[in-house]
Amino acid sequence: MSTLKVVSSKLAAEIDKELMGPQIGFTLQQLMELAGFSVAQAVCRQFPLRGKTETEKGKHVFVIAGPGNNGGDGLVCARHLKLFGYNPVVFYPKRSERTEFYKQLVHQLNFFKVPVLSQDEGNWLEYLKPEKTLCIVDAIFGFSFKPPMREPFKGIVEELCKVQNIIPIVSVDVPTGWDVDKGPISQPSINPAVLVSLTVPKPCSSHIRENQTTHYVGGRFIPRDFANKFGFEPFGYESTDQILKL
Ligand SMILES: NC(=O)C1=CN([C@@H]2O[C@H](COP(=O)(O)OP(=O)(O)OC[C@H]3O[C@@H](n4cnc5c(N)ncnc54)[C@H](OP(=O)(O)O)[C@@H]3O)[C@@H](O)[C@H]2O)[C@H](O)CC1
Ligand SMILES: [K+]
Repeated sequence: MSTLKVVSSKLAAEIDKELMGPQIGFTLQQLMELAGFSVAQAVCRQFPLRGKTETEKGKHVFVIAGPGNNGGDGLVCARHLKLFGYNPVVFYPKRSERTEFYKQLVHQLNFFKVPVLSQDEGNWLEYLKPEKTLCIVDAIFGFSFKPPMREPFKGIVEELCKVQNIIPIVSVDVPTGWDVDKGPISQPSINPAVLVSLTVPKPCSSHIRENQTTHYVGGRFIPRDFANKFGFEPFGYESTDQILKL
């Protein structure tokens, strides 16, 4: 068990800015690849396929991707899950128009034969059935969510809230509907079974349910001296792990 470290949203934004600034020069795509990879590892750690029946192995990991970078993490996660032997299905109701890169992520999912559903494909609710779904990956909104939640996401999150006690939800970085600093301030908002904080947990993570939500940190891309410069010790990841259970 390690000591929980949390940084404010302001500091998290400064860390990102510097990582992607001219001195260090990471691209968003690189960080997103590592972020999505770590979320896929968390799914594997939490829901291992080893020893499971073929029926269990065939269940879907239902990844819901939002319109921003949190959604991008979800698209990357789905690709890695497919390689890890899972059966991901992506619901991508509002596709990012920010860059060509998002289209490429969808092309890659097509290449891996991962279904990507649109909002007009009314059958997405079919996937919210415990007998068909291993877990849901909530990659709708991350640290840039500002309430109130607009459609189509409000309706989607309301449906997720109906099933979250029977199908476990894995939230990426910030549970959808939560303010990055203040936590679950808006209705509807997700109550995850698993939270994967990226780089460093944000203040909202102190609102997760004790003994009910499993908390991982992922997005392993910070060397010690850089972490120290921002006032925290790096996390004690083991070996080649991309996640650490807190
Ligand atoms: N270093 C890292 O930790 C990395 C983290 N990454 C991930 O990126 C997200 C933050 O991504 P960002 O694109 O800044 O924001 P979000 O994905 O959280 O959300 C922005 C989109 O959401 C829309 N939005 C916001 N509020 C609402 C609302 N109330 N209703 C509907 N839609 C909303 C917003 O639309 P606007 O029209 O308002 O602009 C955006 O489309 C972080 O949490 C990590 O998951 C990266 O992968 C890099 C590494
Ligand atoms: K999320």
